[in-house]
Amino acid sequence: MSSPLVVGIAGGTASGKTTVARKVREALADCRVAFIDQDSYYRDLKDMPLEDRRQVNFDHPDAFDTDLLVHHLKQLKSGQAIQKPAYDFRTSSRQANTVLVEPGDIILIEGILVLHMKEVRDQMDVKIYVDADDDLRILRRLTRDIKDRGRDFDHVVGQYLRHVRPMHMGFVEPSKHFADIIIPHGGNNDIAIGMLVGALRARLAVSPSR
Ligand SMILES: Nc1ncnc2c1ncn2[C@@H]1O[C@H](COP(=O)(O)OP(=O)(O)O)[C@@H](O)[C@H]1O
Ligand SMILES: O=c1ccn([C@@H]2O[C@H](COP(=O)(O)O)[C@@H](O)[C@H]2O)c(=O)[nH]1
Repeated sequence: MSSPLVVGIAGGTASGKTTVARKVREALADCRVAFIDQDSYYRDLKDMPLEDRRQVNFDHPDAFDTDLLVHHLKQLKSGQAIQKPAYDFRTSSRQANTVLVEPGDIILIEGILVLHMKEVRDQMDVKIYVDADDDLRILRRLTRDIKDRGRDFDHVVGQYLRHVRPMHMGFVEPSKHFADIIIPHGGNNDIAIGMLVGALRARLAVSPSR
């Protein structure tokens, strides 16, 4: 039996990675797709006061428990289910519950730094980078973080200038060079997403035992 097809989806914050991953999953609803998001693997900061947590650089590779992420990826590749951590952006801490992820014929892994991290990248068969203009990304992030992630305007702007932008330029954007496919216009690009889905179906068809 061949191992699952591992598809990495990277890109800047609010570029549309989650949207692309969701559309790929919907288009492959007849296949077994396992999905993991790098955000779930942020280190648990529950022992740090909330005010201090707010100052952490969440855009640096060290913010993630990459050992656990790679361990889980390898488990899924070997056909084992995992218990994925669940992350609460409002409190920047892990939730008490975990989420069962069953193995699949395709493993989708999505996150800002999945192409930057060699140990994660080396597990991938197909590498995608989702691109979107910086002005659109910051506007989407501002809206999302205030509406969904419990932040206020000043916090989002301060974090963006202090951490998000420099880490994007230092780690995320350069990781585009590892991509097999760059999807412009983020999650809006149904033509590119359709082509990706077609290519994944073709890869599955040549290995029917997946
Ligand atoms: N094409 C778009 N137009 C407007 N808003 C969008 C678009 N794509 C995504 N969004 C919004 O932007 C935010 C980030 O999108 P998401 O797909 O979660 O990006 P990422 O996973 O890269 O952070 C979400 O609130 C989403 O609803
Ligand atoms: O506690 C946290 C953890 C992360 N962030 C920010 O999240 C983004 C990554 O998520 P996307 O969905 O890809 O935007 C990253 O830029 C971190 O700054 C946070 O604000 N708080």
